[in-house]
Amino acid sequence: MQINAIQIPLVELKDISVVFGQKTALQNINLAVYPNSVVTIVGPNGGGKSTLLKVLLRLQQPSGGKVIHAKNLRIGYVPQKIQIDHNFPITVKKFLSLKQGVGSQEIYETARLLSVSHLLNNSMQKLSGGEMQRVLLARAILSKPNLLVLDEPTQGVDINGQIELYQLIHQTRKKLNCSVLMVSHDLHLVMADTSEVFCVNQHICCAGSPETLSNDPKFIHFFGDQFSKNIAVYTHRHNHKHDMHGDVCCTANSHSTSCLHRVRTKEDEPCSK
Ligand SMILES: Nc1ncnc2c1ncn2[C@@H]1O[C@H](COP(=O)(O)OP(=O)(O)OP(=O)(O)O)[C@@H](O)[C@H]1O
Repeated sequence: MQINAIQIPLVELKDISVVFGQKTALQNINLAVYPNSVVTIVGPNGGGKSTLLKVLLRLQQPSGGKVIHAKNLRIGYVPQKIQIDHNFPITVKKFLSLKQGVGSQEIYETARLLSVSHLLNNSMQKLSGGEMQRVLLARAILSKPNLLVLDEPTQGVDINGQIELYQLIHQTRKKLNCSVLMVSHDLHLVMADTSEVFCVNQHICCAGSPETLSNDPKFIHFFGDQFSKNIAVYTHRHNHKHDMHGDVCCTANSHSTSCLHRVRTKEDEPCSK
């Protein structure tokens, strides 16, 4: 934490808000990603995680606030999903070569790093979920990024594939010496390698470093010994609740009329969980 005080962030969001018509997707978002860090965004569906990434990538104009990119910032982005046109078959190698300024040698080396060499002549349309994610990761690192942005990188991948993919992300990060900003629901798998977690539900509900490794024997039994040291459980306490629209409806000291959990009598517990 002390180091962050003298480091320049690769990217910084300052007081960001995003409004779509009547819908507030994000408000008062302040977040910075520093060199050599792993930042994980968690939060409920529709909480604004993808919107936050798009603002950070300058793919979405915020309604308010500032996005600051460091001069040397090079981003590699793996989106939540990509649309592949089934009428135009394209091989993995061709797909990777679409990245500007990339030669065959780089493609082969990156494919080896991401264990997709054997897929280079396969059709993109026929890849499994896990293979597709590895190919997208390979494409993202072809630009030698110093920030890798991943939006739910294990979507559509089974549990073993998820573990492999996170290991691959971990190795890739070490190899490239880059930072990672990712949206993930797989907290139990990513926590040990995460520097900071942001829980986003329109605003930042809570943020902090993950707690130390969980020694839950069930986890160790399920994932095996080698993963037990990579697993930690992030626990956090909210000091407020959200209503069905995602708006803050009550805190320990105040409760809106729409709040289902509001204190009815003096003896009721305030909804501060
Ligand atoms: N282009 C858009 N126009 C209108 N509303 C949008 C747009 N993009 C997102 N939204 C709305 O903004 C809110 C946040 O969406 P976002 O996709 O960022 O959430 P998320 O946390 O990534 O969700 P999920 O976990 O389901 O992927 C949602 O209510 C969504 O419907």
